[in-house]
Amino acid sequence: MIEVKTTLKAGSSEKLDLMNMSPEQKALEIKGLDLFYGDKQALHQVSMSIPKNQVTAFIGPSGCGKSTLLRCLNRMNDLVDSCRIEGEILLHGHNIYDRNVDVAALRSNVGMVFQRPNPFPKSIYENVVYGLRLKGVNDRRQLDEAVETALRGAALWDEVKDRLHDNAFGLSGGQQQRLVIARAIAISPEVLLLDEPTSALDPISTLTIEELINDLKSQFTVVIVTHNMQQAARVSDQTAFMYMGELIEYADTNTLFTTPAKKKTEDYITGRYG
Ligand SMILES: Nc1ncnc2c1ncn2[C@@H]1O[C@H](COP(=O)(O)OP(=O)(O)OP(=O)(O)O)[C@@H](O)[C@H]1O
Repeated sequence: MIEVKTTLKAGSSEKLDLMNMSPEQKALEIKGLDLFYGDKQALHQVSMSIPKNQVTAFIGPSGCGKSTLLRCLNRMNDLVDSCRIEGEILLHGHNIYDRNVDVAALRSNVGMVFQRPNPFPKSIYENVVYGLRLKGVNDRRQLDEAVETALRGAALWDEVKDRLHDNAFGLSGGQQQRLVIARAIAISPEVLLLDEPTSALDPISTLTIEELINDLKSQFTVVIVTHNMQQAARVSDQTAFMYMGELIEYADTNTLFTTPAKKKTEDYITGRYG
């Protein structure tokens, strides 16, 4: 078993009964999700609820479907021609795959941060206000306030407040990733999806982002895909272990890493495969 002392946070929230959450406790509910890339089925009957204002991690060996499942949560897989989805994902009780859903609005409410930092070739300031400008916000004072709030929220303000109009490419990789998080939170999403957000970063930047993730959950629901079990143990409240497109086990993180219910989970966390 891996060392999970770091997850036993002082004052951590009470254990949720993940199978019996009230509608108010759920940020998203995945029901009977099957996903196919062409003829190949990549997700099999995945059902789980993602609690609000908590950090949920998806772990599992390469190719098990973690990123695919994450991308379903804001319909990123719509961009893959061969992709077909059956089942439902409910947000506020409505299926995000319904035909009348405004996908752009969904993606601003369920924001996403990728593995490699992807700031736009613009100033730090313009990166943060990008989504607000798209929504038609142009009032200077409102934008200035949003920039400060988002950069503070992403633990970047102190490092960049004197160079807001410099190009974002002048920031380090770790700073760029926090800038991308600031860009995502500037438009006040409910959910933040993080797809291996630290895999391109050095250990110090990784630690900064992990601390940030812990802070973000007071305002946002966070779902993170990570290859790194220690990271899942450090940052998440609950963990979903996936294997070959199936959700094998979903439990609070301490339980999953210390007393897993399934043999496959135990084999994975003890390093027998993956
Ligand atoms: N765009 C795509 N077209 C076809 N098949 C895909 C596509 N994206 C993923 N797959 C396949 O779906 C399965 C799940 O991939 P996915 O990237 O979700 O796994 P993962 O667990 O996130 O893996 P990794 O940890 O290596 O990123 C794999 O077999 C993969 O080859």
